[in-house]
Amino acid sequence: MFVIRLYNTFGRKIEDFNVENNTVRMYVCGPTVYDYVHIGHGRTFVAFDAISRYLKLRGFNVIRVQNITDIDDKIINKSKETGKSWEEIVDDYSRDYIDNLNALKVKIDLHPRVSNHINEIIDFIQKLIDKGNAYIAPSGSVYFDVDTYSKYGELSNTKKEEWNQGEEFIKEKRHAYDFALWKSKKPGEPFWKSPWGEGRPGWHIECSTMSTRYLGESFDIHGGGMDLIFPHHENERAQSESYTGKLWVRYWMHVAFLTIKKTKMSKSLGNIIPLKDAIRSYGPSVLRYWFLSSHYRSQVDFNEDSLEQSKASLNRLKDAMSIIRNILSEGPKSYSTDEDIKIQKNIVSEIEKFHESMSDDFDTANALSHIHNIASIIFSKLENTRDFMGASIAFDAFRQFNEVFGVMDEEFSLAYDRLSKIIDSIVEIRNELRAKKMYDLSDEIRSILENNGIKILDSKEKSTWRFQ
Ligand SMILES: Nc1ncnc2c1ncn2[C@@H]1O[C@H](COP(=O)(O)OP(=O)(O)OP(=O)(O)O)[C@@H](O)[C@H]1O
Ligand SMILES: [Zn+2]
Repeated sequence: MFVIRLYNTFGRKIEDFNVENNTVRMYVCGPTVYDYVHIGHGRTFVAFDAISRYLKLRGFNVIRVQNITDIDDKIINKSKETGKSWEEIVDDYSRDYIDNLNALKVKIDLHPRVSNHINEIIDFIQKLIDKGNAYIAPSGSVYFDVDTYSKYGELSNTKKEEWNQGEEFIKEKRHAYDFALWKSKKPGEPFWKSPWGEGRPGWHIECSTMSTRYLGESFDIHGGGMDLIFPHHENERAQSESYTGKLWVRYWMHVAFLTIKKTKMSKSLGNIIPLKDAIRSYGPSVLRYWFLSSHYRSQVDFNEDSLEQSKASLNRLKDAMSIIRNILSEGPKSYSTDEDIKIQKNIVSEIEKFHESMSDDFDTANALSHIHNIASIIFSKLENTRDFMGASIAFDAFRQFNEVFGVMDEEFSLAYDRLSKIIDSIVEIRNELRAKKMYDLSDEIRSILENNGIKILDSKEKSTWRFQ
């Protein structure tokens, strides 16, 4: 099987992927919960989902942690604007986030929240102070002294002149590029007690503390959108490596933006399409398909036509699956022709290319094109030759594809066989009604099935069906 290679933002080059003990520890920065999660978030979360599903398909254990930022200036501002408490805001939007992850079938093993880890964050900051990497300012805020970490700027490939953190309290910092670990309390803001007075954690420290707590002092993949490379991930790295003195993250992976009218989709810019609305309009499978139809490192602009196209392409794969099912229901034959053997080899070669693409920096776009090549073989050849062995190979190819893409789960569910037998019988009865020209009744059966997500595919001889 192909060696998995991926683009490491650190060093900006493609590298072989290696982990210890076959277990991949992955941390992805989750949302700040002060508004609805949008399809830009969806893209990043589904991209890492496909990566972890592929790693599982290749036999790795994958542990995924994705945090919820539930303390932040933006949450406090939203609370001031709306008159709601910050807890209420955080509750509402965390629920929206989790519901949408579930709807999109993105599996996360732990969703740590900042507000549950204040003690751990305080201990982390104290250790940085003790080691001389952080200092307490007169206000009671604590800052990271960037000059104490000589590797600063390596991850983002930036120079000192570019390090302005745009932080408040500029006067009390040793350098403009130092960043806050702990922010002293301001009137009307949520706060916690600490050795340096009342206050709250800065943004970057939460990810260093929670990822290290749950994944260890060194872990494998750290990811997020490209906006996070600087300053967020640069700062996280400085904190964590100063804390442990060890290499913190082996592979840094960043997803390109989902844009709308060529501008990054972002809560703070107010140009979002909430995930819940997109899921309602297109369904989770079409959305996932659309996200994964481009490589995670290329920017994608939102466009309704391309979503419609994804829907049609996904239906093409479902049509192909329905033909496979039909051929399989006819049972094995006792002889394969030379043509059958040639087709079988072509399908095997396409599924190999699927793996080759996925192993090449998780190129889902290319991988998808090979699944469509299998669909073309099914339409142009297998549908006529009706070779059982070819259909079995194609079935397994689609199963592997679905394990990574998660867009045809109905077709592979445990209940499928039982359900499909029932639908087969209904469609058979409808075929008999059509043969007897009882069209009113057959149309009614069609509409009942279609209202329940089952599409009838009529042909001259015999109708078949597939899930919509
Ligand atoms: N348009 C986008 N495309 C791809 N990934 C995104 C996009 N917006 C956010 N992300 C990613 O989603 C995760 C959560 O992001 P965050 O809550 O900071 O979102 P945001 O909408 O950019 O918010 P804000 O405008 O408040 O910064 C991060 O990993 C971030 O990089
Ligand atoms: Zn983070």
